Amino acid sequence: MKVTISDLAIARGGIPVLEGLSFEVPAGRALILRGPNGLGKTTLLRTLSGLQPPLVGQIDPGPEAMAYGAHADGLKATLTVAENLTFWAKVFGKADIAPALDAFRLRDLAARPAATLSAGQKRRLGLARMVVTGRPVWLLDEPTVSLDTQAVEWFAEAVRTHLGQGGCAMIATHIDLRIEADVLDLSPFRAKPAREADDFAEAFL
Ligand SMILES: Nc1ncnc2c1ncn2[C@@H]1O[C@H](COP(=O)(O)OP(=O)(O)OP(=O)(O)O)[C@@H](O)[C@H]1O
Repeated sequence: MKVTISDLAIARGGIPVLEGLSFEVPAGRALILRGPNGLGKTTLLRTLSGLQPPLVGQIDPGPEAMAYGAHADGLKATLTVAENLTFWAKVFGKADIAPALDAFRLRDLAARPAATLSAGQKRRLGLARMVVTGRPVWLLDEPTVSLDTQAVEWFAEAVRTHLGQGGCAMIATHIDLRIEADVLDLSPFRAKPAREADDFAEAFL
């Protein structure tokens, strides 16, 4: 599935952060989102996932095609690893959690309550959630936080599998994931400060 973003402008906390964004992510491709802290990468992913509306612009397809892996893992602490995945599989209408368990090597941990997992194990479970959604567009925000080198490779392999099935992915990350991907530096799209704000600041110069 192809994603097309046209003339998008987005804000966080009522303040514009990015504007004039247009790009495409074809089926089977990953796009790495780059830019300094605070630029608006998370805000962009939140907007694409439907958690907040854009200021202007078009996003095609809509949120129903998106699976969002945010900073928080979104786990149910008292449910086991398998129960967490089954819960999300039911939410998204999928039945089989086996591919997700295998992709992130979670079989040995399947009966453990999520609350008892280490940070990296929790992150692996959070990412395994993407697999059970069955959704074609993965939106991933700093997905490798807490992952060791081996787990980063398992994650990269899961992304490659997803792309090979015709999905696509947008990934905000500061590290090299060793996934064949296009790279979009969002810095040129930083929203210009409102004129009134400039005038206000200049009054103190
Ligand atoms: N909950 C919030 N309320 C208001 N403003 C926020 C909130 N979260 C973030 N911001 C601001 O919105 C802007 C964009 O933040 P965002 O998290 O999208 O950046 P980012 O590029 O993902 O940064 P990082 O690389 O640090 O994760 C920043 O100026 C940030 O301070």
